[in-house]
Formats: sequence, C-alpha cells, structure tokens
Amino acid sequence: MKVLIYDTTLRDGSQMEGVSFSVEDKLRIARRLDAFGIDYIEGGWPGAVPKDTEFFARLKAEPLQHARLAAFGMTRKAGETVEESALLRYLLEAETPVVTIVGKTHSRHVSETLRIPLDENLAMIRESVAYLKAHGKEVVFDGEHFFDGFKDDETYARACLSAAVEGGADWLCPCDTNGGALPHEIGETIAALVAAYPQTRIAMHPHNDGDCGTANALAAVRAGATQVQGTVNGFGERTGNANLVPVIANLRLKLGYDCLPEGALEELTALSHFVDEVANFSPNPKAAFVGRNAFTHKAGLHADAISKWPRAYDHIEPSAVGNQRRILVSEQAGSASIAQKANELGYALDKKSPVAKELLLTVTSMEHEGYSFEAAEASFELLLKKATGTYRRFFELVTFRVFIGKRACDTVPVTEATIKILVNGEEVNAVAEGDGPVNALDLALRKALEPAYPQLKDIALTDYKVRVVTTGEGTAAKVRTIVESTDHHGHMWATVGVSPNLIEASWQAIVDSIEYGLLKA
Ligand SMILES: CC(=O)SCCNC(=O)CCNC(=O)[C@H](O)C(C)(C)COP(=O)(O)OP(=O)(O)OC[C@H]1O[C@@H](n2cnc3c(N)ncnc32)[C@H](O)[C@@H]1OP(=O)(O)O
Ligand SMILES: CC(=O)C(=O)O
Repeated sequence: MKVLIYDTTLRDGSQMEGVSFSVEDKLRIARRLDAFGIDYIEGGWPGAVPKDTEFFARLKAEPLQHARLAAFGMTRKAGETVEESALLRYLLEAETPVVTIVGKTHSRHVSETLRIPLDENLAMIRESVAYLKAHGKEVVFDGEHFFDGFKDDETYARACLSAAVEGGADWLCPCDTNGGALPHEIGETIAALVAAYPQTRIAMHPHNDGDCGTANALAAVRAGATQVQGTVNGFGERTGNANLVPVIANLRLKLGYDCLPEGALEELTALSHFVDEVANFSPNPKAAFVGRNAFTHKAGLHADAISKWPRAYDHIEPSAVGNQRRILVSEQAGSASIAQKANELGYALDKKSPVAKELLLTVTSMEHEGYSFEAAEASFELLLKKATGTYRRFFELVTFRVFIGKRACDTVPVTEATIKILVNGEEVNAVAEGDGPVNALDLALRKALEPAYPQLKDIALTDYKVRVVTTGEGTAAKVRTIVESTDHHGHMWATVGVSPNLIEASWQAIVDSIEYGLLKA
C-alpha cells in the first residue's frame, strides 16, 4: 500500500518559535528532502513571506528531482473575486505544480474570525480551488479546524469539503489545526470522509498539541488517508506538527506501507540531524528512532540480555533507520555492561572474568562518590586500561598551586598557576596565567609537558561543565566536572573529575583528558 509523504517543514515548520530559516537554509533542506525521497515539499507562502517568494523564484532555475513542489496560501478573501486576489496571483507566480490552499471549515470560525456569511466562505473555497485548477495546478485543500468543526457542526464542515470537491480539488486535507483530536476520533472521521468522497483523495494534517500527532497520522492512514502532512522533527506552530520521523518509520517498519524509495529509511537519522543543524538546534537525544538515546541501554540486566540477543531490548534494529545501539557504563551497570563496553572499545573482556567484576565494583563505587561515566567514556577507558594492564603513565604530579588576586584597580582578577611534575623521572616546572584558575592550570600543565610530548599541541579542551553533586557522605557537597576535548582528527572525548574542591575536580578531568589524548595519539 502506498502513502504519500507531504513535508511542510519549510512552511508550518517555520511557524515554530525559534525557527528562522534563511532562503539558503530552505534551499538546502528542500534539496535534502528531495534526495531523501519525500513526495511533496511545501516550500512556504509566496507573496506573504518575502523569503518564500525568493525561495520559489530560485527553485525555478534548478527544479527538484523527485518531490512535487507545493506553494501554500489561502482562498480568496471575502468580497473580492479570484482574479482580484493578490494572494492567489502570487501562488500562480510561484509556478509550482502543486498549490495547497487553506480555507475555514468550522462554522464558528467563519462567523467569529472571518465575520462573513457561511455561504460566502463556501464560495471562496469553491471558486479559489476552481481558479487554481483552471491554471493546471494539482490542488490540495487544507480544511482548517476541520475536526473541531466536524464535532461542532458536521453539516457545515462537510459542506466546506464538498465546495472544494465542486471546485475540482485533487486532495481533501482535513487539518487538526489546534492539535487536540484523539486517534479514535481521527480514524472515525477520516473513514467517514473516505466513504463520502470516493472520487477525491484524502490527506491528513495533524498537529501535536495533545501529543498525539504521530498516532493521529497513523490512525488517519489506517482509516484510508493516502497522504500525510508533517514536518521533520515535529517543527511547527505551538507544540508542532506531526513529526514525520516517527510517522515514516512506523508506516514503513510497523505497518508495511510504501512511503519512501528503497534504501531511504536508513538515512532517517541523518536527515533528522541535518534539519536540526540547519535550524541551529541540538538534536533531541530522546527523539524516537533517531535520538542518541533511542537504542542506548543503561540497565545491567538489559545489557546482559543484549549481549546474548542484540534485539532483546530494541523495538526495531537501529540500523534500519541509520541509528546505532549503545551500552552505557554507570551505577546501573552489571558485569555484562562492563564487558560489552570494553569489547566495543576494542578490549577482549569476559563478563565472568575477575577483571570485569573488579572494574564493575570500581565504577559503581566511584559513581556513588559522584563520578558519572556515561558522559565520560574516556575516563572509563582509562580505568579499563589500568584494570587490564595497558595503562601508561606520562607524568607524575609533584605539586601545583593556583593563585587568584584582584586589586581595586583591576577589572578582572589575575590568575596564575605554578606546577611541578616529573616527566620521565625529571623534574619540570612551569608557570602560566589563564582566564580563570582551571584555564591557568591547564596551560601550566601543557607548558610543562609539551617539550616531551609535542603532540599535545593537537589536543584542545573544547567544553567544560561543572555540576554540584551531593552524594555518599550525607549532605557533603561535591562538584563534578566534565571536560570535553578534541584532536586534529576531529576525535572527541570526555573525562570526569569529582571533589569537594572545584580545582581538584577540574585537575582530575584535565589529567584524564591529557592522558587519554596522549594514549590515543
Ligand atoms: C493554520 C495555518 O497555520 S495557516 C498558515 C498561517 N500562516 C501565516 O499566517 C504566515 C503568513 N501570514 C502572513 O504573511 C499574513 O498574515 C498574510 C499575508 C497572510 C495576511 O496578512 P494581512 O493581510 O495583513 O492580514 P492579517 O494577517 O492581519 O489578517 C488575516 C486576514 O485574512 C483573513 N483570513 C484568514 N483566514 C482566511 C481564510 N481561510 N480565507 C480567507 N480569508 C482569511 C482574515 O479574516 C483577515 O482578514 P481582514 O484583514 O480582512 O481582517
Ligand atoms: C493549514 C494548517 O497548517 C492547519 O490548519 O494547521
């Protein structure tokens, strides 16, 4: 069974707070969606939003390869003719094969927000659709507030769709504009429309205000809708539109619908992250199917079962959507978690070995002290190296001191770190000033180490996070620092330190970061 996917990330998605695509952004997303195999791409509202007008103009030179491009707009306004409607004219000027127009289908909205006679709204719908059809367009009629209208005044809601059918609409797309409908209501209503309009294809435009966007899209398809409208990552007005990511994955993998070209589904995770990146959002780790956590297993019992049957705790094979399975090491771990993580990192370790048991004890007691290894895998790998005899020490601390001073005339405090270490048995001293105590300490350590380890120049600290943790000893407050680092190959790692003293916690994380970087180099 075929279902067509209609993407409105560039139109309804742009209506979300925090989203402001440039024309370039829109073009990049459109091309990516096109390459991915989306059937319809709604690019925006030409004539209303200047960026959208430019977007359609620029696409004329290099049309999409696979998707049908849709321009979005609304019916003519009350009291004007279709020929007089500037908005309809702009839609034609966009020169897209598809035009989608929204019209009111809830009688109360017609009376209270448009403040026009109910018959005039029907004429606006019929005449606008007919006008666009006369210009050779494939026309999608978006029935605004349809499901609420259907509950309130079914006769009028149906009359609106009938007006669109009389105008020659190719698609009737009832919209759950306020996003509050439930799946059973959507299913029943769509089934009624499929029966009532056998000659016209039925689409569905769900919003997510009741957190039922995906469920409503699936309910509509199961009831006979053959087009689903939504956005990548659920961008959209208020709480967003139906999220096409789980909609597509569920349609394809759970319900067996044909909604993408062969092989495209494996690109779903990359597509989702791409759209977030263009929108300047961090990908949501909890996103179903494509989030970093979607196939990440923390509990020891889960990790044990997965080591015996990889699919044991996953609803699908992660690679089907381009994602991957991960095992975390934490206080929730068991020896199977330790062994699997070790294997993943390239160390042969049996879960029943004394080393695995010992390491588990170390990890769980350190986590009890406030360490957290799930966000600091490099520190865990150093523990693993120590446990398996593959650790190498690069230097030994003799002493460090950090000085912070501020005189009345200073705008910012002066920070200086002095360090004495042993490198290959020789004492090395260094002093450095920094933007703060941690920076000064990091710089002093590097200064002392760089003559012996010039490869350190390629290792940079990229992020530093501090969190207060109250653990173990009653109410004693400790801080946990996580340091993120990178090398010139783009390899990234994170390390952790914990202490009641911020400088000491930072020192531990910095030392781990440098040791790990040198071991990998
Ligand atoms: C459900 C949806 O998400 S639909 C998409 C909504 N998207 C947007 O609104 C983004 C783009 N919008 C815009 O650029 C502007 O709002 C425009 C260009 C469409 C209209 O701007 P303006 O002419 O300044 O009107 P304004 O936005 O203040 O008011 C909307 C007008 O359209 C009328 N209108 C609203 N819906 C419809 C409709 N379905 N059919 C006909 N007229 C309508 C309103 O009655 C109002 O008319 P009035 O000015 O005579 O009172
Ligand atoms: C058309 C549209 O975006 C809606 O009614 O939600």
